[in-house]
Amino acid sequence: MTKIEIENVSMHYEVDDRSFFVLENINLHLQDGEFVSIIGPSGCGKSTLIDIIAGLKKPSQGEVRVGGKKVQGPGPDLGIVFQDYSLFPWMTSYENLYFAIEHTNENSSKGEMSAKAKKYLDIVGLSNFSDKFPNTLSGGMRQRLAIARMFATDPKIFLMDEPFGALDALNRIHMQDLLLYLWSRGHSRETTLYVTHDVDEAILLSDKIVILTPSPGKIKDIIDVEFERPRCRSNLVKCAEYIRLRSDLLSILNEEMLDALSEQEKHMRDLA
Ligand SMILES: Nc1ncnc2c1ncn2[C@@H]1O[C@H](COP(=O)(O)OP(=O)(O)OP(=O)(O)O)[C@@H](O)[C@H]1O
Repeated sequence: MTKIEIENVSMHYEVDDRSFFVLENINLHLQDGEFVSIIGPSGCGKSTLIDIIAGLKKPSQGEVRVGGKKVQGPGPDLGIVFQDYSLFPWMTSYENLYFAIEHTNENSSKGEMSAKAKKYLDIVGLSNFSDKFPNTLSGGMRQRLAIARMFATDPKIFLMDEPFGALDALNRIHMQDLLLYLWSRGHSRETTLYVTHDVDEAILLSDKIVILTPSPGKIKDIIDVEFERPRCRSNLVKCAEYIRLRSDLLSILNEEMLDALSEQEKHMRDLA
């Protein structure tokens, strides 16, 4: 079943009386349970696309449907994790989780919601930090809390915008493993759209990788990642197919980067 349908989506902004396109004619279908990463040069519209799917921005043209219904605004079916965690600073870890659960599990009792919040704190290793406020947690802990919140609210779709972009390499590996564990542990894997700059992360996590061109962002290529799950990072990186795929992706992205730089130079010359 198709879970997310992005149909002819374009987005432009008006800046200084001039209109510039950020996304142009994006067509993409995500099947139920598919994990799809979006990768592309900085400024190619990846976050804008996530915002449009989440109903936080309205596209200039086209539409997005989730589960067959046109997205008209933010809704409880979507779980979102951003790079900046988006936790409530005035709530403790436990309260951040409880609040999110309370607003998405209307039929649960207080006891059930509390048990769920504690269960997810435990899964992400934050039980001992349940009464701590986000500003007293490390970046990795805050991101674990944000991930726990997303899973605890049982959304039908996961949207993740560079969730581990600010983490150091070790924390990043730990978070990728935690994400894969949580994502694949349930009987149904949720449909996920994931923005990243990291080719290795995209290959490890995804069923498909969508490459966007520099501004305006258009789909340049969609690459299937057919490694069996569960994937073992250390075996994967030794495999010839992984090395070939990684090298292909890096050369496509390198081309994209050079195109983006020459566009920027042209723009600077036009302004001069
Ligand atoms: N509200 C806005 N008004 C005008 N321009 C905007 C607005 N929001 C975003 N942009 C522009 O749209 C373009 C795409 O931004 P977006 O954040 O979607 O890119 P991105 O691919 O996610 O970038 P990065 O990889 O650096 O996070 C950028 O040039 C940005 O400056």
